[in-house]
Amino acid sequence: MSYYIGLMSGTSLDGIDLALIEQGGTTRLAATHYMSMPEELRQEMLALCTPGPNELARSAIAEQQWVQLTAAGISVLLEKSQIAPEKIRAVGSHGQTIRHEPALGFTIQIGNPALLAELTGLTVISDFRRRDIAAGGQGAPLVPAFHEAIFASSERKRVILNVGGFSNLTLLSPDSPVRGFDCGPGNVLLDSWIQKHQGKRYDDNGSWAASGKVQNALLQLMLSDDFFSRQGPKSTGRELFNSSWLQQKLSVLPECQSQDIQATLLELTARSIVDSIATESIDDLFVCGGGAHNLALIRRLQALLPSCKVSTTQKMGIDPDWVEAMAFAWLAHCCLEGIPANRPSVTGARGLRVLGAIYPA
Ligand SMILES: Nc1ncnc2c1ncn2[C@@H]1O[C@H](COP(=O)(O)OP(=O)(O)OP(=O)(O)O)[C@@H](O)[C@H]1O
Ligand SMILES: CC(=O)N[C@H]1[C@@H]2OC[C@@H](O2)[C@@H](O)[C@@H]1O[C@H](C)C(=O)O
Repeated sequence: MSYYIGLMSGTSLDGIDLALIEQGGTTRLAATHYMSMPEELRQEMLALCTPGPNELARSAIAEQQWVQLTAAGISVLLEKSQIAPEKIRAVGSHGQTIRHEPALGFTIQIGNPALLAELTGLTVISDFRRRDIAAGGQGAPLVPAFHEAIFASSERKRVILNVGGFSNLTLLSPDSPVRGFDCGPGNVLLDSWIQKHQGKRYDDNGSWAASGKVQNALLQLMLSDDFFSRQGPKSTGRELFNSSWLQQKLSVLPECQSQDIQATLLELTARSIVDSIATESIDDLFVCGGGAHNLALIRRLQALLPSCKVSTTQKMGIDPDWVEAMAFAWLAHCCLEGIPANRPSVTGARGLRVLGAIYPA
């Protein structure tokens, strides 16, 4: 039995998820810890997602702050778990994505793994995405291999849907290779719109969206973006779906109420997911990520997919809030064991590759 820690600092920039797993023949979640991102660091990470002055030095400073925070979080996690640090085989650290441009051959996750190894005395694995991009892939999504390992069924066709800042799904069919891709903006536009109009970080339960009316012209205009009609492999990020993208769509239509725009953004999230699997007959859809708490979204997904059972990964015994962090702990295990963890059928890479760079304790 080995123990690994997974760290996920996702694109919604809400905070850092830490999960400790026990890895034997199966994967078990042993302890968790969540740290919200301090506002100043969050603003700087957000600013670093777009070109700006002195960004090389600024990202090097920001990543050190991120590591200080994360190292403190690992101490708390270990304390909560009552597992001795010597028992931890490695930490899988995703880092913070500040750019994702696979078409230009790069993706950037910051998070100074050398400093994290130094501060924690633990082996750290990071840089999970670049080898896949080097092999011609998208470098994302990477969680499908983990979803396959823990959620696949020999009888049922399942979709595992992660709704974080962006949404991505994994298609698990009993008789064909795993598929997966990013579907579009998960919460990122919903979060920025409610922040702008109500000063809230997110739309709790999707209730503000549920109070508005979907604007069909706006929905169709948004859905006409090329990204949605493209088949996978595909991945996306703030480079495409950001406030300017939304403003550009809004500028060509008559003004409407802000809650109606929130309702339309929620519908965009739901439709971008459902349209991408319209030709599949899915038995079950299991949601994970923060979007699993958005009741209005879950209801819409169920309404749009009447013949499929929509629930969260909790139904299969895995708390939806911890699936991604568990995946990065598992990816660290794969790296140390020399197990290839990209899936060419998902990312489009030329072949299977072992992912990650090792910073020994
Ligand atoms: N109670 C809730 N109601 C509605 N939405 C919620 C709720 N709780 C969390 N969320 C949404 O989930 C988001 C965070 O999700 P998550 O932590 O999965 O994102 P992430 O890991 O940053 O993203 P990614 O998967 O893109 O890397 C929040 O920004 C918010 O929009
Ligand atoms: C470049 C990057 O950080 N992509 C994230 C993001 O968040 C959701 C979606 O976009 C997914 O492609 C990916 O994260 C998950 C963990 C993945 O790689 O599977």
